[in-house]
Amino acid sequence: MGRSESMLSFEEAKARLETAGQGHVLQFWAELSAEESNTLLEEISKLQPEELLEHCRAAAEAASRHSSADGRLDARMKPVPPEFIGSVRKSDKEALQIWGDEGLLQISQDRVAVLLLAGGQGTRLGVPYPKGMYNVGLPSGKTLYQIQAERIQKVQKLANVKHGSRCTIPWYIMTSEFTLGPTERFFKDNEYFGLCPSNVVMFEQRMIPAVGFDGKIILEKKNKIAMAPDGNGGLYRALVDNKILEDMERRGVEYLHVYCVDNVLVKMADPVFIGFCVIKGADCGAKVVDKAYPAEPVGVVCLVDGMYQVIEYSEIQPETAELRGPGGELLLSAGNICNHFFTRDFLKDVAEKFESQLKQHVAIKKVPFVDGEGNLVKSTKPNGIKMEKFVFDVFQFSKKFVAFEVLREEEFSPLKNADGAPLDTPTTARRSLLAQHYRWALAAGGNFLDEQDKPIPPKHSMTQNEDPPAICEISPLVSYFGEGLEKLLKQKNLKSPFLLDENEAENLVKTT
Ligand SMILES: CC(=O)N[C@H]1[C@@H](OP(=O)(O)O)O[C@H](CO)[C@@H](O)[C@@H]1O
Repeated sequence: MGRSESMLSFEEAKARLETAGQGHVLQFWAELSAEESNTLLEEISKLQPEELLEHCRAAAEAASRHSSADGRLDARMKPVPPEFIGSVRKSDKEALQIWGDEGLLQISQDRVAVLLLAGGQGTRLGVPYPKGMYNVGLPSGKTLYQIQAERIQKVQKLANVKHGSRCTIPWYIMTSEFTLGPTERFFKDNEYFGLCPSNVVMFEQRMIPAVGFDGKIILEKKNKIAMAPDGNGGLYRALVDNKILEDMERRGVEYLHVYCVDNVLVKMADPVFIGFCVIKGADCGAKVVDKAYPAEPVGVVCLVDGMYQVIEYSEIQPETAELRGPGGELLLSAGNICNHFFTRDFLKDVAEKFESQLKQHVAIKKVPFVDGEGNLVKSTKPNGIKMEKFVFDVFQFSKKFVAFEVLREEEFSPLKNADGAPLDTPTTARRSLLAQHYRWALAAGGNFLDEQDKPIPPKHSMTQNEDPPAICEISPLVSYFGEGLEKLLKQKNLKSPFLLDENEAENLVKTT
């Protein structure tokens, strides 16, 4: 919470904490080594006094309000009328082509950047490292970060080939105290996956203290406050703290594709989405998919009192999520896939004028703490409040918002849970990507053979839980959305498992 240049003395820290009713943070001071006390002072120095007071007060109040029905928006939620949703499914080829062309044009002129929200801890997935470093078990062994980096390279290339440019899509990566160090190291160790390091800009979002139901900061060690990132809506403060908007301006970036790290099918800087938003004159946009089932853990894009808003899955009542229209269809079905479009001007407006109005969302969590004797206690029931801002809470400030419906099987398969869970696991992510590449290869005219060179009969439709009959992985460096495969695969026999990387593509060209 906040940045303070210099470290406080013990007396200053004590005074600051006491003013905010948080004197207990220093209760173990006498027992700390010099090093330990320094760490604690450093942490306290980062807390800004007025914000601290307000934060603890708001958290305690939020906790008392949390279980009551006040503040729920369910009764005021209305679906976005279908005519206000752009749609890949319902648009003809020509329209998609026009949008895609516009997107590539903007990319070729260096006006587009991507911004990744990667400050989360991946608690549900249960790994101790940033989610982007996860390898879902593809034949290539690529991690989410590598797949994303290669998609950036490919879409730059598509724009260059079309427009004779040498463009750059800068990659802004918002990390947190948990993820910055390992993410930086991972990129360095992997030579930025072929991207130029100066075009990968990492910055850190703020951390804020977790607070008990009594409004007191929780200590997770004798010398450590339990801190958590301020939610993906911490983006707007982090843009200012780290002068990122200035960096974008210097580079001439006008349009941002903002996304969260865990979707294995994410289309980086998707030209079709960018082009659609630009042509519609939007300052803010969101990709949506048709919700798969009422309790699916995705936010819902809807109207609340005539304003666009996302109601998060954790804040909607099950009865509301289950509402159906006359044909049996889900009424509130525009599922948020955390892929947003913003103009730089809009981000600047939000950062300068609206940030302080963003809603604080309350999460009641189990937070490990030290008791009065200094013993670590792993709470068995929720004991702490974490306050978070959400990236989509700025939609209401938009002058022209657009929603854009995309196909789930082409664009959305998030990695949320560890294997063993029924959905959104490494297995389902891997399956979605391999199924997509299998479909692309079939559409391009490829024939699959098994290990004994026997033809594998093609399967043109598969359910979500079904593995494709042949294994096919196509490097993003070869194809971004299935384009350019016909000249490589038409009437070719492809032995499963088939890995189409750049070398294999060259070989295939030679044998044509
Ligand atoms: C605050 C926020 O952005 N929440 C998003 C985000 O939620 P997670 O809690 O990270 O799974 O990703 C979901 C899509 O994977 C989206 O539906 C939801 O609205």
